[in-house]
Amino acid sequence: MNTGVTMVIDPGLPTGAFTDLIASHGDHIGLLKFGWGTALVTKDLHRKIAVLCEAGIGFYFGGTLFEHHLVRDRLDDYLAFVESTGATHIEVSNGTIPLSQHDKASYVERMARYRPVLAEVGYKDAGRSACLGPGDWVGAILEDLAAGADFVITEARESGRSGLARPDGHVREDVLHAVISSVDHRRLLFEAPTKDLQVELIQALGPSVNLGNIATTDVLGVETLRRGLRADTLIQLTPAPVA
Ligand SMILES: O=C(O)[C@H](CS(=O)(=O)O)OP(=O)(O)O
Repeated sequence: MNTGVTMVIDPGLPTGAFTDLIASHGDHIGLLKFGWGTALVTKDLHRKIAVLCEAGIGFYFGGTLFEHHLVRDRLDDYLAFVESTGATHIEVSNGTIPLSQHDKASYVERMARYRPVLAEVGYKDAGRSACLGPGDWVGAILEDLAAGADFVITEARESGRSGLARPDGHVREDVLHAVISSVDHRRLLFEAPTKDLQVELIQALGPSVNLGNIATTDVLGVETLRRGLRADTLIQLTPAPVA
C-alpha cells in the first residue's frame, strides 16, 4: 500500500458529480484543491466542504486565490475566508503576480501562523519558468521550507506544460535531479496532471511520490500507476519472479 499524497484539483465540478467523486474515490484522495478562484463563484462551496469534512479530506484554495487577494492588498479578507470555510491548508505562491522569492518566503512564514502552508515554486508562464535553473529551484524550495512550509509544491499548472514540466509535457530532468539530490522528496508535492508526468515521477521516485493537480477523472488511474496495475509502471513496480 503506498502512502503518497494524491492532491486532486476541482475545476468547478457540479456538486452532484463532486459528491459522487468523493463517495467513490475519496479513499484515494489525500488533499483537495478548489482550483484558482472557483470557490468564490460556486454557490455550493459549503455543500462541497461538508462532503469533504464527512470524508475526512483536507482542502485548500488554489494559489491564484491567494495571489488575487495579495495583489489587491486584501490578505485579511483572504484569511477571514480561510477561517470561515475551515480550509485545512493555505497555498502561498507567486506564479502570476510580481512577488520575489524572498518576499514570498516571508508570506510563507506569516501564513504558517494560521494554517499549514503549501508553498509553491515555479511560474505559470512557461517562458518565465524556463529561466529558473536547477539551482534557483533548489534555493527557492529550501528557503520556503526554512520559512515554515509543510510542503513545497512544484508548479506544472493544470496543463502539465510549465514549471517543472517542459512545454512538451515531460519533466525537466536536470531540475528534478538537482531538487531530489538536495531535498527530501517527501516534503515535495509534484503537480502532475498528465499521465506522462505521473509515470515519470513514479519511475524516478517510486509509488509513494506525492502527486498533485490530479484531474477528478484520473484518481483511480493514478492509483493504478502507483500499484503497477497499468502497463506504464507494471514492470518497474512488479517484483522479479523468484527463479
Ligand atoms: O488553482 C490554482 O490557483 C492554479 C491552477 S493552474 O495552475 O492555473 O492550472 O494553480 P496553483 O498551482 O494552485 O497556483
